[in-house]
Amino acid sequence: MTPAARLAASIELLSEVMSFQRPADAVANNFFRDRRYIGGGDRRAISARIWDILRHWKKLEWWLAQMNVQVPSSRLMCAGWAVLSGQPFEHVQALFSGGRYAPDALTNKEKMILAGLVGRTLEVASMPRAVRLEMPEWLMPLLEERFGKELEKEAKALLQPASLDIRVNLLKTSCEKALAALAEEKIMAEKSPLSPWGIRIDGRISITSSALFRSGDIEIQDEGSQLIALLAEAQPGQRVMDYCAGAGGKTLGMAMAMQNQGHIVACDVSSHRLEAAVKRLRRAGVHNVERHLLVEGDKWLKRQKARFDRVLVDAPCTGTGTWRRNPDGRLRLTQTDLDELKVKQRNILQTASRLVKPGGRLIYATCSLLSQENQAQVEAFLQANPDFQQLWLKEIDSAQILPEAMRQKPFLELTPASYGTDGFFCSVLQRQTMEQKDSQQTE
Ligand SMILES: C[S@@+](CC[C@H](N)C(=O)[O-])C[C@H]1O[C@@H](n2cnc3c(N)ncnc32)[C@H](O)[C@@H]1O
Repeated sequence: MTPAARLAASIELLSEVMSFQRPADAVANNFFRDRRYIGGGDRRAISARIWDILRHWKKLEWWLAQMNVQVPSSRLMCAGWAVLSGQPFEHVQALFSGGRYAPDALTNKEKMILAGLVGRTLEVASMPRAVRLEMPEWLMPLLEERFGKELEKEAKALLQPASLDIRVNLLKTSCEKALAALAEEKIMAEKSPLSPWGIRIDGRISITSSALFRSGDIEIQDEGSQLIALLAEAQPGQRVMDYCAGAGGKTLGMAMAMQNQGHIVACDVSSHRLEAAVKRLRRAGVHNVERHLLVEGDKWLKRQKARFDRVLVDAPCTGTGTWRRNPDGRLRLTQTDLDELKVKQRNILQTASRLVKPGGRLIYATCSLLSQENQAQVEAFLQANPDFQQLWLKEIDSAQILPEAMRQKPFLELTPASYGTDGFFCSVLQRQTMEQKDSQQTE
């Protein structure tokens, strides 16, 4: 594609994304599926542009509002981003040539607006803090409470593109062999800093077309997500429930830790997500997983009381920790969403806790940065359920490979600024054994 054709496609894609009804990655997947003629390189370039615009959305809107544009078009967002990123105005104007496959020529009004942006930078000190940090205004007090003086650093880290992390499938290979195989495919990679199963890849490449991915030797998974599967400490022969399994990211990690021995039930309320797990499980050579679609008043679930050694609740959440990958998440999230999610998380945690055997563990995880979805949920749960207690990371064998500072905490808390991962929270809660319960009752 010519640069002008890429720009035209970007404008078209952005106009679909900016209704913010659906996640941008889902919109982009559909867009490219309907336009198979757009090749891999063009697709990556168009997506990179759109993601960068989404990362700077509030600042762009702010600048256009200074030019009296209250409802910017996707054309102005794309062109404004280019000018504010330092591309020469004449160059941008030339791309709007009106030629075949190119965007229509800029109108006089558009030219005037864009000329007003020449020589400006995307960020200026006079912008409101929420705009500068690209955060929803209503979320600022919660983030200030959570991060205090670290907020600027955290917010900036959340604006950087995420690394490409993969988990090596130890059912099929080892990290050393996977690194060597990637090198043979001319893919630069290194062991990831925290996860014993992780590899971090240099640059943006399409790893899904590599031989190693297709053979199931590796799986795409953020390092933080790998650590949650690690902390679940699922062991060979155990009965494990992945209560919010989705497309099976953490199920796969736990199946590997269990060496394919024992039994995992992967549950979810979404049939299409559970369905998406099938291909991944098969590719990974995992065969100890049963899938179960949860339904209203689920009778099967009622029969599973106290039957599991491990119950992982990877709860639906605001996803604030993944905004490096999903920058549009910040533009779609509302206070009502957060309020509804908190209720949902509380209910899921309570229901899932009934499945844990005495002496078994309930693992609560989110990819949220907000205390309201994390510690606060755990604290409320522990208050209402005194037969569970929180294990500190230093009490969990699998956590002993983590840095000392991390292990001295009652839970795992990862942020992009602190560890270069997505934002994650994980707390491990152990249910009393029968003996502990009896001795407590006789005291
Ligand atoms: C954070 S995602 C899970 C991601 C998945 N564990 C992984 O590692 O790929 C949360 C999941 O919770 C599911 N969910 C939402 N409400 C639920 C409920 N009431 N019970 C069980 N799962 C639910 C969603 O469909 C979604 O797949």
